[in-house]
Amino acid sequence: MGLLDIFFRGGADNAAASAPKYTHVKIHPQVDNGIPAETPGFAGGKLTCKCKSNPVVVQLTAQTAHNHVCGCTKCWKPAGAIFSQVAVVARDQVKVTENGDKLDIVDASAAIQRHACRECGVHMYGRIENTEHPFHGLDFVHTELSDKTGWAAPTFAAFVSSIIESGVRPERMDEIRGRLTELGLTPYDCLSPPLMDAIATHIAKANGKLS
Ligand SMILES: N[C@@H](CCC(=O)N[C@@H](CSCO)C(=O)NCC(=O)O)C(=O)O
Ligand SMILES: [Zn+2]
Ligand SMILES: [Zn+2]
Repeated sequence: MGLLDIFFRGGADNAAASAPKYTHVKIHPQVDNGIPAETPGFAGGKLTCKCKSNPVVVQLTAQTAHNHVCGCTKCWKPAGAIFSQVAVVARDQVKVTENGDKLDIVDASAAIQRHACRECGVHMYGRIENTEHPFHGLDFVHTELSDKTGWAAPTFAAFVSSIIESGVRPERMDEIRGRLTELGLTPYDCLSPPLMDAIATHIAKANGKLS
């Protein structure tokens, strides 16, 4: 075997090693066929619920941040998806502009009060009213409810083990974490390290351990 053969064999092996292995595993419609790129300077848009008539409309006047797929049982997921996709935006950039009378709070005792359309069930925004909460001031939103592209792309997967609480079989977790990793959505069983650090810093400042 000549040097060229070894070179080309190596190339083939490398290609095989990087070929996606878990494309049959579905995570969420916004990521399953490739993650749409975000647009620099993107400044928001309208989120619309799924009602055919009189939909609830929420206007966001800023780009979102910390977009992620979330496996928790509380975040709204489109039919058939095992993860939600959820991001944050400053609460003063969120305005209900149409049919807000159709919104109900899903669970008033939760830290994130999710305002959902009572007809179609879609969560239009999740708000934290507790001023002591580390994420007070941020609303949780699902930008897939917009017909625009350019929103912040998801960058990690949160609360992955929690999908089991919704009935996903534990034996599937390796392939699901494999697919998330392939998509560049590093799987965590809580939030991402920067968000967990932000929570811990907030707590340490509140209890006087950090200034
Ligand atoms: N195992 C639980 C986890 C629920 C949970 O703690 N969810 C997180 C993330 S939601 C967006 O990323 C959270 O902060 N929840 C606060 C709240 O929902 O009020 C489960 O799956 O239910
Ligand atoms: Zn609706
Ligand atoms: Zn969640």
